Amino acid sequence: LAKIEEKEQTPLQEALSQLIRQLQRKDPSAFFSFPVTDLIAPAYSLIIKRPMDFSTIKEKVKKELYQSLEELKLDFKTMCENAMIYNKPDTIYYKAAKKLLHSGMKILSTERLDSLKQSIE
Ligand SMILES: COc1ccc(OC)c(-c2cc(C(C)=O)n3cccnc23)c1
Repeated sequence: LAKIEEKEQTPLQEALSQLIRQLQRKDPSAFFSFPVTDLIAPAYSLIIKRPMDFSTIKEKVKKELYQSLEELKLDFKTMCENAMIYNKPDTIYYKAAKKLLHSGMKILSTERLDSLKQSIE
């Protein structure tokens, strides 16, 4: 079998991957690891217009679809906000999303991203 060539990650992809690893550690239940399906969440695809999850985010990094660290922050916020739209406040998913969003905003703080940006340039 021809060896499958692994592509080197760009500095931006490296920084993005490191941030995603830090963010995923804040989702120990893995509720945000994969896309939410209509099977586990009735009518999800009718209610949530911009679904997002960590596997989709990692796929976007691999396809070099992020041109900045801020774009990751936007997708992360969408992912958490989707869960706070679809799920009622008294659910484990809503509470997990609120907690994840809070910890994620520290990991993706402007100061943190600015200093990371310095190291990429
Ligand atoms: C109970 O185990 C799992 C496993 C994977 C999940 O999403 C990938 C979810 C899940 C994740 C969510 C979210 C994030 O809204 N969700 C909403 C309703 C019902 N289930 C979920 C739950």
